[in-house]
Amino acid sequence: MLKKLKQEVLQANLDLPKYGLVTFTWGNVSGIDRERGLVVIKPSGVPYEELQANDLVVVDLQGTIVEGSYRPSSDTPTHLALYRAFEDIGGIVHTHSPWATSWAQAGRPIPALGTTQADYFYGEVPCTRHMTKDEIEGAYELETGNVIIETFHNLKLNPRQIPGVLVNCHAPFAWGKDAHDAVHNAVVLEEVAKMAYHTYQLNPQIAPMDQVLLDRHFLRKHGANAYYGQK
Ligand SMILES: O=C(CO)[C@@H](O)[C@@H](O)COP(=O)(O)O
Repeated sequence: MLKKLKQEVLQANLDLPKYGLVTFTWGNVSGIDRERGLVVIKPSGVPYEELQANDLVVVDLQGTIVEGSYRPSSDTPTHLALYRAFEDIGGIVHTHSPWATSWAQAGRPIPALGTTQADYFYGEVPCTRHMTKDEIEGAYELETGNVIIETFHNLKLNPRQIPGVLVNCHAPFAWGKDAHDAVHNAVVLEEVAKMAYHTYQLNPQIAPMDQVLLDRHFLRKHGANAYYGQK
């Protein structure tokens, strides 16, 4: 079942070590078949070097295992909460990539400082609030998803325009139209986190980029009048 999606999700997971986004098993990728309401996700704790398509776990949007002999990623409830709330996304990535994780641990959103970020994120990369003791002691991974959703709701952010987030004291999540696109955005997030850190080192007083430049760069790649790349 879901042979093509499993192949895509396998490749996306294998791309994490290839792009230097994961150490050991500190990350996972999933993809969704919206028509069937089924999600394919990495099994928990299985090393990337050993990972095969048949090891991937298929769950429904409530988390019931539909196929697979392994336990799904421990972050599955976070992925499912995001798929339920953000209806346009088709793939999700979680990593502990060091630059983005540094901003998450510092509890700092990444302001849009230049066009690298503006090409993919229509503004700053948000950081969630601290989770409460009850949230951490309760359904922690589900609450992690809920705090991401709350952040997007409170800041009135569109997940299609801001394809990632920093979870406070934890690490980044990124998403996209499919698993491959989500990995692409996770790579961009790691790069802009690194660039922003160095930019502040060089000029601690730097202000976010001008809105007109942010508009120009985001909209030339996304939306109705996009013209970047080939048709
Ligand atoms: O965030 C964490 C640990 O802090 C987990 O995402 C990471 O170790 C990956 O867990 P899984 O192997 O997907 O269960």
